[in-house]
Amino acid sequence: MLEAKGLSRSFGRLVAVDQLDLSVGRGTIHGLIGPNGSGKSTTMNLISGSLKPSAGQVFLNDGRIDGRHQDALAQEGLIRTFQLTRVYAELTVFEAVRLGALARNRGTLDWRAVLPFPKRGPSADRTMQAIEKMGLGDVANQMAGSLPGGRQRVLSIATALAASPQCLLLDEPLAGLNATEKADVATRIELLRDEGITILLVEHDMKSVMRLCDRVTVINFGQRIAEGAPAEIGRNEAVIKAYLGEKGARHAAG
Ligand SMILES: Nc1ncnc2c1ncn2[C@@H]1O[C@H](COP(=O)(O)OP(=O)(O)OP(=O)(O)O)[C@@H](O)[C@H]1O
Repeated sequence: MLEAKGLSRSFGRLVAVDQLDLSVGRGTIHGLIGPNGSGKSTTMNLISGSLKPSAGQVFLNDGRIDGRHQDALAQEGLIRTFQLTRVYAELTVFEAVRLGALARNRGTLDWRAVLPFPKRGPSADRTMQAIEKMGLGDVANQMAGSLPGGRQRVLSIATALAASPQCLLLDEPLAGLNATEKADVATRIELLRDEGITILLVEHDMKSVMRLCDRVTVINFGQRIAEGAPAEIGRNEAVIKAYLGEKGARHAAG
């Protein structure tokens, strides 16, 4: 479904992503994890079209997509969660989610390009469906900026959902949330998977990664060091070393 082959990106002499192979199966939640600075965000930027690779290829449904603009990728159904923070204050939940639906129709993810809102149309139906699915029906007419942190995160997922993604890239969806909010957002993400949406997830919260992901790829210094089911990854020696350092790994091993 989503595949990277030999994906590389350098910044000057620093190789941030180094010959990375990644294969995300259709309708699965795939975790991309690694220590700080290991190249996760750069990988997401390369896949979502906001950065061009130095080498390698990215495929969506067997078609090559590397180097293509993120608006073009959105049209093909590859969506990265929207960063709407700045506009939230002036929009209701319904309007914020509608941005996703309109963005897909108009072939751009730039919210400025979809304003002012048309009164009716198919995007309004898709908006309501996404709102209901993400459990935001009771706050549809509230100002988006007034929602607590966890629901704002769900709102950004609802906005992406309204754009009818085949494949969704989620960048630390649980960061900064309390335990109850994390559980709520995680449940919503599982719901998307149950709808058949393919999800690539970068997340630091290991407990949630282990609970949510069908498969996990671990990177360190831009290179893949392990890939497998969460349980296998949890006991992989190279992974433990990467996270704890050599000394910590020996200590953990007893
Ligand atoms: N635009 C850039 N210019 C120069 N160096 C960069 C740039 N973006 C990332 N890097 C470097 O590339 C490496 C990988 O960074 P990246 O942000 O992809 O890691 P990460 O795994 O997402 O880190 P974190 O978990 O801390 O968010 C780091 O050494 C970082 O300093």
